[in-house]
Amino acid sequence: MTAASKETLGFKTEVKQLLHLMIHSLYSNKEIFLRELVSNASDACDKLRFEALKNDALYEGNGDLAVHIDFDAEARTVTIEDNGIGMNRDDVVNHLGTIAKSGTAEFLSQLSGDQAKDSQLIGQFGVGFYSAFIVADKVTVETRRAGDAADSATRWESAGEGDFTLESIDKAERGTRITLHLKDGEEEFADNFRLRSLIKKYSDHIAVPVYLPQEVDAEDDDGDKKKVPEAVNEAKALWTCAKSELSDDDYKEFYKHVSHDWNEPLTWMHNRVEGKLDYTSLLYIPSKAPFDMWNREATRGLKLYVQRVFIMDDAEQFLPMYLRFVKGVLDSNDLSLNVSREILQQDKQVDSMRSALIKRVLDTLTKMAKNEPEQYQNFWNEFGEVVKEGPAEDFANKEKIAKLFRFATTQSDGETQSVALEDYLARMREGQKKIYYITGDNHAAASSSPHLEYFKNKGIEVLLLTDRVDEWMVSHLNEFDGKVFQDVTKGELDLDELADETEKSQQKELEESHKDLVERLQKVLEGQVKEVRVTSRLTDSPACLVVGQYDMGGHMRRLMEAAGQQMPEAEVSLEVNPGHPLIARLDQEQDEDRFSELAQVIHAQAQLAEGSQLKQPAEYVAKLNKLLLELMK
Ligand SMILES: Nc1ncnc2c1ncn2[C@@H]1O[C@H](COP(=O)(O)OP(=O)(O)OP(=O)(O)O)[C@@H](O)[C@H]1O
Repeated sequence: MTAASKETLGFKTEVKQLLHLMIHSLYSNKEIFLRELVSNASDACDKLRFEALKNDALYEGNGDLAVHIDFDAEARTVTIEDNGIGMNRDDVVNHLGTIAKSGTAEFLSQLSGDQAKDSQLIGQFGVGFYSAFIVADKVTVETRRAGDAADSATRWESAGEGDFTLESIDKAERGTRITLHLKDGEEEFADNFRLRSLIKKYSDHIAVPVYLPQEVDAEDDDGDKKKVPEAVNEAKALWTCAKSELSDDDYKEFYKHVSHDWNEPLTWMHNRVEGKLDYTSLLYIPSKAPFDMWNREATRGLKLYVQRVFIMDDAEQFLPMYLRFVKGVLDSNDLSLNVSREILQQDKQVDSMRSALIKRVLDTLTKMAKNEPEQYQNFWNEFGEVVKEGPAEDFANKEKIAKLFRFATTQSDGETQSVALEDYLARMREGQKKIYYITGDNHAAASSSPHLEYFKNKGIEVLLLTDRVDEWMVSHLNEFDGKVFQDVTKGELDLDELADETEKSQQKELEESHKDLVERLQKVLEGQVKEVRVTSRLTDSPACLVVGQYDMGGHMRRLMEAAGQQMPEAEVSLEVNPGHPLIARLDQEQDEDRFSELAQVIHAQAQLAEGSQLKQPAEYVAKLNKLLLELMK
């Protein structure tokens, strides 16, 4: 090998940042490097087995796939070697010099410098190969892609700082050998007992055997104790084992292997189905939302196996978008080994499996909500916003999904979304036929809206909807248990349903006695509001804005505008509260200029209370200041 074939390349900036972080924040969990590297080795064996379905020659005469771990206490090294798919030079540069995940920059920008918080975030990001640098100050990767010539292998070497070197080498066996040159103080890992217990702990149920050399009662050629490789793990894919053989810890470790998540799963579902369809599924619900849950390009889906042969990662067709946080494995005996993503999209059996998996997840969540409300609350806090996409995407399960929803309401405690629609129905006032809600940019804005005054007085509960998806969700859900959803800021207040006879006649009287005021206001606010009305929906506020029953609410409008959508002018009405001293005072104002100024201020305040921005805030401030000065005279 000539020296010229060795080149030095720089890591991409995000790799440098990630490495630095990983080394500093994951130090107290350093042993996980072994799980990550063995996980990658096992994935590499899975990939080879898959490619060899079409090209048996890739086995190069050896189809016994395995991972071998070895160590040298004197040299302070640990090696992890697999005979899986291996990498060519381009693969090495692409996989071990960059981070290909979408949203990486966004992830890095969320990091705070606080080690505990950051290690949690890195856990959600997935640690992977670079975790080797937590314990090693130099890592050597020697690898040859299956099917490539022995002299076209690659050696990658790096101290985990700014750069890495690449050189061409000869490697007789296909696959990847990773040598960790342990840092000072990390010698504990170059030890048979330590490695053995880590493999048992982290990699017992991956499908390939993991070997460690074991001394036997014989001598080798040099007269030293002879060592032979001994399989340390069960090497039986976890989902193929009977539930009774598995402990919770087994399931939890396997979750970390399939998901690359650092946290424990919230719960799991392991089912073997035999009948019209024949498959095994092992689905996990994570306890923490991944960093890229809102990234449209983020990978999602299950690991798909056919008759225990790995076929693909991220098979998306088995679960809908609103359950995109579910992780796990699906092993089908019906699908063909040649199945591709395109075929999956049109396959009837896939549709049936998908329906069954959705049902399983929804049933599990329903049970959790009933039997373990605290755990369910944790789930909802993490994933509720995603589940709210359900009614739009999965009409058939609309009712079931809606039962899982939790909301903050005018009667619940703080911002936590904890009230189920069934609880709401149980608390409905006699004669109440609708489910009332209000949308807002945040909890404080929604819960202090003037529109709620009437409902608070009447003791009618109102849902406080502040997630971006809410208005869209409600428009698809439409009703629950026969009760329609009604936005309290839309349309005229439906007194027929809520008020008694006295209130109704009072409202009529108010309208009669304030005809004049309404006309004057209408004139002054011409072009700014569609209509002015007197209302009994307010008690503490002088006025509020109301949009038409079928028009878009202010919250949704702001979201659309923020997303760059051109929105037509909204048609809003102003409702005034004649019982409020300001409105009473306004009614008596004889000076038309002053009347107009006061009316403009009241209109602007109604806009502010609703969470809107004023078109001419400076004009409002000037008018308000003028009034204040007059007060101080
Ligand atoms: N032993 C190996 N054999 C072949 N390819 C490997 C091996 N180890 C890593 N790779 C390649 O390097 C890529 C990056 O590995 P890394 O562990 O950083 O991320 P990952 O496994 O894709 O995802 P995660 O961050 O979730 O672990 C892998 O996707 C794979 O293509």
